[in-house]
Amino acid sequence: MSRPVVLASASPRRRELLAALLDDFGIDAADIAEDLEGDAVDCARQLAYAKAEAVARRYPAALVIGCDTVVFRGLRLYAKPADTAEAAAMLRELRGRPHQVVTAVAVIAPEGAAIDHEISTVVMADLPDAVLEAYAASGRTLDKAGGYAIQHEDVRPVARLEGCYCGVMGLPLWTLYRLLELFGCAPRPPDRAFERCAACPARPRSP
Ligand SMILES: Cc1cn([C@H]2C[C@H](O)[C@@H](COP(=O)(O)OP(=O)(O)OP(=O)(O)O)O2)c(=O)[nH]c1=O
Repeated sequence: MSRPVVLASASPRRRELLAALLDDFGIDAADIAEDLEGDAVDCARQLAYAKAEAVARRYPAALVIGCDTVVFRGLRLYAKPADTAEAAAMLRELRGRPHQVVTAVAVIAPEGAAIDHEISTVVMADLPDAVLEAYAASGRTLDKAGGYAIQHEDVRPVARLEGCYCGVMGLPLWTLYRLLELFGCAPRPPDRAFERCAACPARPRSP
């Protein structure tokens, strides 16, 4: 069954990733203030839901998807850096260290809502000072939680990943695949588009 789907996001990464599951969906960004305080997973889940809810008011007949990604290390939470100086400070704190990335996904439908999340462990590469400073100063990471992007292949800020690559990138596809199935959608399995999804620990085990 095909149902109207709207992605409540301004993120080009999320748009690109969702296209692995669905051919047809609308996009309408939610304008939600992102103040991070308290537990990282709670923050990500609340923000994902708030984004979906804000947009669902405009599309009462659709399935609306909201997402939020938070990088964290213990009690320290990292959202998107406010400027390049903060991006450099985040990179210096995370450099060479293991930390977690949580992405929550909420789906709101006319008949109800569901939310789930995926947590991955990342070890950031031990970037040399000059590389770190140039990476931050480039401004490429201002729209990335934690001030880096796993997909920046030229810099390779991630030395090791345990978890879900696309979850770190902003949309855990197997997690969303299961949520969409719950609501009667028939998404494509993500490993048809992305080879990485075949080896993802979030992939459902075959019976
Ligand atoms: C850690 C990491 C984050 N990111 C991105 C994913 C998200 O777009 C962003 C985290 O910010 P979010 O606030 O989750 O999302 P957003 O503001 O980009 O988009 P929207 O709220 O409109 O959906 O960081 C990467 O692209 N790669 C990474 O390795």
